Amino acid sequence: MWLTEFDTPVLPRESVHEDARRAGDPRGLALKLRGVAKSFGARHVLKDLDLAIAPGEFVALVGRSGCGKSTLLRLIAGLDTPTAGLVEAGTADERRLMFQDARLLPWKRVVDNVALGLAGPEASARAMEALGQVGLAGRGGDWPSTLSGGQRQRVALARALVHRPRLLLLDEPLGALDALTRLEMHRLIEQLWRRHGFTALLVTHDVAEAVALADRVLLVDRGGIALDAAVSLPRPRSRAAPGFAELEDRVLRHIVGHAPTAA
Ligand SMILES: Nc1ncnc2c1ncn2[C@@H]1O[C@H](COP(=O)(O)OP(=O)(O)OP(=O)(O)O)[C@@H](O)[C@H]1O
Repeated sequence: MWLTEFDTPVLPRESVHEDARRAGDPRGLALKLRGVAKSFGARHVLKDLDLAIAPGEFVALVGRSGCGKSTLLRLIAGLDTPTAGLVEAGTADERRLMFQDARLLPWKRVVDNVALGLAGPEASARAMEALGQVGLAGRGGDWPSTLSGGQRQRVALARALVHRPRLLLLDEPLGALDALTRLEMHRLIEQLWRRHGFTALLVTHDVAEAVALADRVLLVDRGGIALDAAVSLPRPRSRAAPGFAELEDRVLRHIVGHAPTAA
């Protein structure tokens, strides 16, 4: 059984994350975007976009290819600046990014990849702890080339977690993985989110993935947020659960119903 490793919840349902949210003192970062526009020359990708995300929320961005999801994520990550408007998303230290490609340094062992950017005598111990949290305890001494694609993405996740981010930005992190590995990663990301209480923003092409993981699914279209769908299904979510397919279908219909953004 490939899912058993992550089948047991790390925490009971009353997680630290939910306690923190209730207490109004979450570790997650609040995001606020007001009147945000982004153009590349004459190509107006985002137009007057407003968005508020509460601390500790898990939000997914979906939409047609080229609609501006990654552009929006990059603005929030501070990797690019808006043409107009305001982006409030904490400091660079509070944010971490994960991409489709794990971007590991092949000449460094796994533990040293995770410890990159950490200083002090505890760096290795913290990296090993983070590797344990992603199910890779014992692989720290290995070379990245000896890992599977899914394991590399786990290392990338550990490399983000080791900095104890308040905001985790995920740009199609599971896009290159097979279906079963994706399901394992969904479970893992959800458990880590519940345990650590960070705010999560996931860009994905996979509407089912968005519904499985997010509190809110946002559809980016025509330069703005065309749909903001709350997902209140109990966690961990099964695609067979009542309401799952209906919500997935609703979001898909919205995507199909909107014309492609002018490219
Ligand atoms: N640096 C850039 N220079 C010029 N155009 C850009 C740049 N970055 C993005 N674009 C354009 O902005 C639009 C939105 O791109 P973006 O990557 O945000 O879309 P996306 O929704 O993430 O797409 P996909 O789902 O295919 O990854 C596209 O038309 C793209 O060509």
